[in-house]
Amino acid sequence: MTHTATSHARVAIVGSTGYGGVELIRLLAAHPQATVTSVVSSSSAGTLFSEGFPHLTEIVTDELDAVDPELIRSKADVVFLATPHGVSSKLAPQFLDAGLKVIDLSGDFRLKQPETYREWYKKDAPEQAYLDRAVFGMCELFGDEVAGADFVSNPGCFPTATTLGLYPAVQAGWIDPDTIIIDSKTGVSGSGRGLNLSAHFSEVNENLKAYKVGQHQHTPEIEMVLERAAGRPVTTTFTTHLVPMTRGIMSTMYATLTDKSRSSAEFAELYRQFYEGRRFVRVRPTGVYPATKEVYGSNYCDIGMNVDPRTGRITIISVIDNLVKGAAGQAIQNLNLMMGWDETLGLLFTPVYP
Ligand SMILES: NC(=O)C1=CN([C@@H]2O[C@H](COP(=O)(O)OP(=O)(O)OC[C@H]3O[C@@H](n4cnc5c(N)ncnc54)[C@H](OP(=O)(O)O)[C@@H]3O)[C@@H](O)[C@H]2O)C=CC1
Ligand SMILES: CC(=O)N[C@@H](CCC(=O)OP(=O)(O)O)C(=O)O
Repeated sequence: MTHTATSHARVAIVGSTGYGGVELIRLLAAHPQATVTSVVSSSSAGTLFSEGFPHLTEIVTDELDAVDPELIRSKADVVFLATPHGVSSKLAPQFLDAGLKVIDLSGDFRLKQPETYREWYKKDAPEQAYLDRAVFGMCELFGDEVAGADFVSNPGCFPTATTLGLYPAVQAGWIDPDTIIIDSKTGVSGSGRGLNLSAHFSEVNENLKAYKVGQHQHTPEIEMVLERAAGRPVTTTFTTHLVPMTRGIMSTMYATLTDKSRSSAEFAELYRQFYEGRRFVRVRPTGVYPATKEVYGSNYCDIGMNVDPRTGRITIISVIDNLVKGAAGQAIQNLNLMMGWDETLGLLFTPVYP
């Protein structure tokens, strides 16, 4: 595809009042080549954005726009859809048809087979033509496919942490893909800003619970990526847990080595070479394992690993901030790639610590 880089983008955010939307606003405020020109709401159009979000006083001075593709086309070149599953599937075609570039944060366009989407999301799938048109934007793995695209489907939060942690070892044939077990934990902001009982303080505080066991909608997305690494279909066991923190995902992955003589140091070197030049993936030295706080508020994915010669298995630990690398940060990384810009533009900030 031929592609000419433009130096600036006017950006609209649909779902701007949700956690993903507000995080996009925070990150884009510091982006040197993108400006948010429209914040959009289906329920509060005409009200002042900062009334609902006082921390953005004097930062976002606009009123919320209605979900009107023609209006938004007059103000913006690119639209981020930070909208729920089942909403993006209806909105994305309208915005594409109006001539906007679209980056969708939902799961609606990630899976390419409509029947797989229906099975895991329990919703009607988007039209096949739009599923085919949406480029799956896992930047460090398939970023080359994003350059010049007009429609990007941003990966899920768990698939981002998980597949960045597994891909190099699966692709190299160093672990047996049929033995992979993924144990993931997430902070509560992963379930969005809307009220729901399972995110209620008293349900989450001092609690740890598994959810969607055997049914998580990210399972086929993880398997889709691992299939590309393995060159054949892969099935995995994937379990998610809700932990009492606001942000953060940790995926702890277990797999059997194909050659039991390989060491932790050899794996770490494989990963370092694989991610060489990719600023947002940091591979830890052997014996050092990442914690969610070490990527808090940042676009980093940090990975550590340990080979246990006793069992012949590896443990891989991968952490991200679900709202940044797992959502808004990777979406902006995709914007950068789409526009032909350096993928790190506006994203090289340090994690918040402590
Ligand atoms: N939270 C996270 O960590 C991650 C989220 N995602 C995905 O990103 C998307 C947004 O998630 P998140 O921000 O957490 O969700 P929220 O529930 O916090 O926000 C979603 C927003 O969508 C808007 N919305 C709802 N219905 C419609 C509609 N019919 N038309 C237009 N807008 C609508 C709402 O705003 P209003 O009423 O003002 O229109 C709402 O604020 C989801 O698809 C989610 O799965 C992906 C990765 C991680
Ligand atoms: C805590 C919590 O409920 N997390 C959500 C994360 C999914 C998400 O945010 O949506 P995407 O599918 O678009 O990535 C979940 O597990 O379903």
